[in-house]
Amino acid sequence: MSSDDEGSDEEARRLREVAHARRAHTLAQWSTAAAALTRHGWAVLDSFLGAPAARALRDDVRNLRTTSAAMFAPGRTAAAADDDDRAHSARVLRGDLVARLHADDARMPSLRQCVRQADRLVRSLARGVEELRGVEARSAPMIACYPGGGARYVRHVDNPGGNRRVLTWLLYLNEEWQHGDGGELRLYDADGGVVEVEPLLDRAVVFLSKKVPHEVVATQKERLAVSVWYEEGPGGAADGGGTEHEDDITQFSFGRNADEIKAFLFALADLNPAQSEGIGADSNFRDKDSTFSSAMLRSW
Ligand SMILES: O=C(O)CCC(=O)C(=O)O
Ligand SMILES: [Fe+2]
Repeated sequence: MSSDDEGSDEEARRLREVAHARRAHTLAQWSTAAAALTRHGWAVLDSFLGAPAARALRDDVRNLRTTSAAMFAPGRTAAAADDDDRAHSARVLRGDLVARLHADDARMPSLRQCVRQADRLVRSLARGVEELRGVEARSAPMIACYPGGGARYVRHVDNPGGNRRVLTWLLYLNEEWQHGDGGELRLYDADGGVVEVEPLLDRAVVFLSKKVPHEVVATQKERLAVSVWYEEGPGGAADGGGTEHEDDITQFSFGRNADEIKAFLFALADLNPAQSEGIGADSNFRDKDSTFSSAMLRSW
């Protein structure tokens, strides 16, 4: 064996250890999140993508804001608005600018990997959380920018009964957030508890869309987030559970050599997602402009 081979074996061994640690951390975090979701209706997951991937996403969002400003429109509330007065009062209720786009949109190369990791999380949660058994679809990702200056979103429920949302997933992209900047997500749980979550870079939040009232506290600084809603089909929860399926994060082998293990790590979005192009493409599932089947949710 040449010393090059030995070096590469050594690197493979080191990377395998990193992959083990990363996977163990992720699995533990997801299992804690499933317990929190069952108990409180919400869960917070820090370091969701890994800081480099979260920063890449943040940079893509900033870029989109500059190059495609016209894609961003005021977020709508049920009270939204055709005339100016009503549009004004709608903006007081909800002050963000939002863009919806396909997860594969070439203008946001980092979005695909991020949404795929959210899909993996939700698939894992769906095995432990009763309310998620009927999840069949995911909305197109939404980029929300609260421009600062006191922009907020008043207390509301994402699915008060008129839509199919089951789980709200959010990822925050604000690196230099400080106490006093505002913009916290305030969650009201079933036992009367109130929790405030700061919108910090790479922090994900999930909550049950039908059950958890929440609001965005007035923000003094620009506040960026990506959100996705996981939705049930017409059959609702009756449709979903019970099928045995593999989970790529528990079943996936790390790989036989350094390159394959690196690919595994990229697939966990722990490194620059631009480098992970093509990894695990079979694990993707479509946005829902989108109808897709629950089989897709279970089969990656
Ligand atoms: O950005 C957040 O923290 C929550 C936004 C929200 O509640 C919504 O878009 O429905
Ligand atoms: Fe909401």
